[in-house]
Amino acid sequence: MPKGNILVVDDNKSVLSALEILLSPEFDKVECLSNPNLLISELRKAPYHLVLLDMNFKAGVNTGNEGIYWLQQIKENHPEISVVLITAYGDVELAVKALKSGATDFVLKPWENSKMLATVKSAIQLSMSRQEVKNLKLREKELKKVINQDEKFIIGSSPELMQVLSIVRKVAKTDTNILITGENGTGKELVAREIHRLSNRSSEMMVSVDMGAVSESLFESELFGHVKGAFTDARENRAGKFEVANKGTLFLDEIGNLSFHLQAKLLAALQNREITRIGSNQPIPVDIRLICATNKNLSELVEKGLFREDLLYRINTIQIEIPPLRERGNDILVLADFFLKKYAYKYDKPSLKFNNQAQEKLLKYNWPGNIRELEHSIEKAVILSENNVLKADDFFLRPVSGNKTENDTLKLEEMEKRLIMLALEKTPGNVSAAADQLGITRQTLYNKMKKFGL
Ligand SMILES: Nc1ncnc2c1ncn2[C@@H]1O[C@H](COP(=O)(O)OP(=O)(O)OP(=O)(O)O)[C@@H](O)[C@H]1O
Repeated sequence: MPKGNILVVDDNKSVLSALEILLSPEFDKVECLSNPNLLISELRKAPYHLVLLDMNFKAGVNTGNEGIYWLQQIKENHPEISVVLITAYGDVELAVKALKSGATDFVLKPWENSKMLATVKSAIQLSMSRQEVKNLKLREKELKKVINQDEKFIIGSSPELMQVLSIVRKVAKTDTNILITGENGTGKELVAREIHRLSNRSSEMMVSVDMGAVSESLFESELFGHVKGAFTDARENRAGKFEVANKGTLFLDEIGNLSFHLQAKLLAALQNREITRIGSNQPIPVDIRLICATNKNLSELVEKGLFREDLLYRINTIQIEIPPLRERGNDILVLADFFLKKYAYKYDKPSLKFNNQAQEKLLKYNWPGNIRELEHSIEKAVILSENNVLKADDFFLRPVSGNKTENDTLKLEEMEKRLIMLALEKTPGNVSAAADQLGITRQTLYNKMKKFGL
């Protein structure tokens, strides 16, 4: 445990040596200065915890002003260092003035050794705590930077995406509640992060809560926190996400999954701008910007009595609908190129390229899982690729159910092609046997092989 570093500043040499003798055995470092003009440069040289400072330096002057001047200099340059003032004049007014200017304590000459030691120890303790708080704040700031780091870019230039981004830019600086809707994997969270990044709250945290992943019983404590003993597992006080997001942005994903009972709690928190930890009756004010996201139609849930209408009105001051990937035209290829570069680099296959058929296949598919599915498909294809070209066959896209569309036809053809390839593999060189297996004539099989370029 460090015991602390002390700088003693007094123009009286006998005071300096008396303090050096008293303090040196008790602390890590005791440095003495008789000239206060060297004080600030000395503080830059080593990490001090305490300055023991004389109030009057010039002979015959005892207004204490020089001591106050140096005290202010220390506090301005090193606010975490404690300053204890020493004076022979027991002037209460001067003591009050010094304390108001930031002195930690005041000692009268001649001092009692035990009292001096006790004062010095507690002043050093205070300085160490201040230093710890300062370090923690710095760490917190760094952590916030890392957490908010925008390493994910919004890729695309389609008019549909541009429209979304134009709304994002308009609303980001305001504090309005925003509801982001859209299918899974369309980039709702990415857009929420962009709003936070462009907002006046960007130096604070964006805290995300996935309502789909939090169980009903844990949800309340997750969002509002609890005090020790509030329930069996509450072994210590814990802040909820609302408190952690204070001054920043709270992102509630899958808001449509919130139970009716908890919707009321959320509404109350939003209306009152305060929360109460479970087990406490002390309301805590919170200042958050709320962004919610859902892939459900909340108006339909309201009609079915599953979502509170008043909560919907509170969270959807601005609604941003993110278009599905299949409606973003060429963005599919722009994103595909982006993910290809990313994974080609990751898996050390730098010269991988799509051929035209592969691009066509990606363009025609209807991407029910949107950008997330596109990214995964490309990662898989990159991993499995055996040469420098990614072909249509390298993408195993899942069949889509529902009404038959152009894309579904493509899927059916894809499946047909795969079945044919499988049959041909099982009966090498024997087209008749493959046709038998498939339940079609030899000629039909030839026609299909031609069509699929097999
Ligand atoms: N325009 C884009 N450019 C680059 N990456 C994107 C884009 N849109 C989405 N992504 C990426 O796709 C993935 C899914 O995005 P995100 O999680 O934001 O979607 P979501 O709509 O919130 O999904 P869910 O509804 O499943 O929660 C993420 O890895 C995200 O970085």
